[in-house]
Amino acid sequence: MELVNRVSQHFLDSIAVKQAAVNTLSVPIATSAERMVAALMADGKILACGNGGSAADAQHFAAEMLGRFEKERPGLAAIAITTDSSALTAIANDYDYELVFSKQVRALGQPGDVLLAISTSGNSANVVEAIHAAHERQMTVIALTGRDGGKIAEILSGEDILLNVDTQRTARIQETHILVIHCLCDAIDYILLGGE
Ligand SMILES: O=C(CO)[C@@H](O)[C@H](O)[C@H](O)[C@H](O)COP(=O)(O)O
Ligand SMILES: [Zn+2]
Repeated sequence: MELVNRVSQHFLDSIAVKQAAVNTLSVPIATSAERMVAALMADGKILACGNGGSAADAQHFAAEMLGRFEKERPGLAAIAITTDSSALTAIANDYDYELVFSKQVRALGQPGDVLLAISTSGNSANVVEAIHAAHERQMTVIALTGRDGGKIAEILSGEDILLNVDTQRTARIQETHILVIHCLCDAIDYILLGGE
């Protein structure tokens, strides 16, 4: 029973974090989707990055853009820069792990593109470097963070959008991040295709 209560508590805690985010995140998520669509309609693309579970989230987002979310549509230009083990190991080995995303952003990013930067602490150095690189490339940054937003919240420009999940526990932040990602996918499809 103790174990069952523990499991139940995870559900209740996750629901509470998401409930609190309804008011803080709905407007900036909608704005983020509009910015992403504007970039895609101008022949731009979305680059996505993060570490660990957030790397998985970056890949999850890119897969739903490139393939599909819930509706049939042409693929949309998104690349998770967390997946090429040759590029990642070469950059980490020859330079520094801090540069694994920023080198790719500088190589692939164009003005008007979007960087989806994901970090639960807001402090991962390679994500921070990717944001600096995106600014150099005149890209918009949409940052998915947690806790107090960390360093990422401090370095965003006025044009960027911070989607911060204001809670301490990494798992709860990640669970809300994946909800945000699905909201973005749904909003992008709604803007492009209309519907219910
Ligand atoms: O998924 C988890 C924990 O739930 C881990 O893999 C977690 O993503 C990793 O520790 C990351 O390195 C944490 O980085 P960040 O979210 O603070 O940027
Ligand atoms: Zn996790």
